[in-house]
Formats: sequence, structure tokens, C-alpha cells
Amino acid sequence: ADDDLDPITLEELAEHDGAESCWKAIHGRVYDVTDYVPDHPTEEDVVLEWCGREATEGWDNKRPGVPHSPRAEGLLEAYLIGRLVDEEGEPVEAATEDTDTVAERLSPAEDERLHRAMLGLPLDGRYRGVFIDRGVIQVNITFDLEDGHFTGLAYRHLAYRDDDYLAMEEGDDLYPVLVQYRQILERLEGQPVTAIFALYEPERVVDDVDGYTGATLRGAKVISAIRDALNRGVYAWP
Ligand code: HEM
Repeated sequence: ADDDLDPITLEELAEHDGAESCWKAIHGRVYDVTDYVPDHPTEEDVVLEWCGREATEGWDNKRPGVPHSPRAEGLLEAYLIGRLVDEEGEPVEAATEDTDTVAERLSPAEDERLHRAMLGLPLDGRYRGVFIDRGVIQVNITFDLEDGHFTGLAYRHLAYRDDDYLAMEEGDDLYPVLVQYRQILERLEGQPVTAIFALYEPERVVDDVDGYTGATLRGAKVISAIRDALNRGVYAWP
């Protein structure tokens, strides 16, 4: 049906770029909305900005991701004057490049990431955090959260005074401490974030390894490093 409409080029369109004459191309059709501009329910600037241009993006996003209502579409039809063509007279596609991404944008009612952030719940992503005492890092931990559950828990650094636990090997005096630290992560893997509070009683989580009781292991340091990571927020999106 659009073939019956007058062909209008981008050049012609561009001549009508202000309040005295305001044409807009929307989804391949050209509208002379000069008379409507003073009636538009916003500051005039909002609509004037799009005069003389391919204005589909503005029309489809009166606010980001929110198109005009069917009532507005009905109004628009009264101002139809032609169809948009290029120099060869071929129809010009609407500049939908941006509208595609905008259409994928979630509304505030659907955006679960926003909801979690507003409730102060941790977002999914990669986290990193530390436990520091007297300026020295003792525990540096990394993990991912997936649906609020731990995955990929690992120590990036683990030390006490001059002892680097991660460099220890079986047979070393303090090797059992490293084993206990690793057990903590094994027990937390796959658990919800709230599972960290079990570490206040590490003997419930960690085996007694070679005479080192769970109680000697500072579960609190791991809790602290994890809470530091959560406080810092997402280090990298998944
Ligand atoms: C292309 C550029 C345009 C932009 C950026 C734009 C923007 C806006 C904004 C910000 C609002 C108010 C916010 C809201 O209702 O949620 C609005 C509402 C409205 N606009 Fe536009 N507008 C444009 C063009 C037009 C045109 C050409 C018409 C009519 C011929 C029109 C008709 C309306 C109507 C009827 C409303 C009331 C709400 C609705 O029915 O969706 N607008 N527009």
C-alpha cells in the first residue's frame, strides 16, 4: 500500500528540520508533524530534536525501551505525507540498529539483576577479596557466584607471617594447614553465600588433619576475605 505514497528522499526530509516545518521519517514513512509539535506532552525540544531525520529510534523509545502507545500511533497517521526513499527511489529501512538492542533491554519490572542490587543481594559474577592483618595479606580469595551459589572458589594467596601456604608440599610441617584451608573451599563449593557462616565453627567443616584441629584454622579469615569480596562488588561480569 505504501507504493501509493509520495516518495520523499532523505534530502527533502532534511529541509524540514524545525518548528516552522517538522517532518519525521518513522518506520519508512514520512510524517509532517508540524501542527502536532505544540501539542506534544513534553518540552518541545524533545520532539524538535528529531525533525528532518529518520526518527524511528526516538519514536520507539520515548523513554529507553518504551515505545509510543497505540493511541499515539493512531494520532500519527493523520500526519502521513509520504514514504522515505533513497536517491534511486528505493525504500529506506528504518535505522533499527539501536532499536534492536533497546528492545532487548529489560524493563525495571523484569530486570532481576536490578532487583538483587536494590535488595542488597549479591549479583552473579566473579569476586575477589582479601583478609589483611597489620598491612599484610593473609588470605586472597577468588570465586564466582552463579544464582547466588559459590563456584570456582580458589586462593590466590595464603600466608601467615613468613609462611606461604600455597608453596607448601606434603611433608612440610604446616602442610596440614593448607589441607584444612582447601577443605573449607571444597565444602563451600556449590553452596549458597550464606554457607560462610558455618565457618565460625570450623571444626564442623574441616577434618582434624595430622593433629591440627579444625579450631586452629581461622575460618574467620576466610569469612572476612569473602565478605571483603562481596563488599567490593563484582570484579568481572560472568
Ligand atoms: C520521534 C520523536 C519523539 C520523541 C523522542 C517523543 C517522546 C515522547 C516522550 C518523552 C513522551 C512522554 C513520556 C511518556 O508518555 O511516557 C511522549 C509522549 C507522547 N508522544 Fe511523543 N515523542 C516523539 C514524537 C511524537 C509524535 C510525532 C507524536 C504524534 C504524532 C507523539 C505523540 C505522543 C503522545 C500521544 C504521547 C502520550 C503518551 C503515549 O501515548 O505514548 N510523539 N513522547
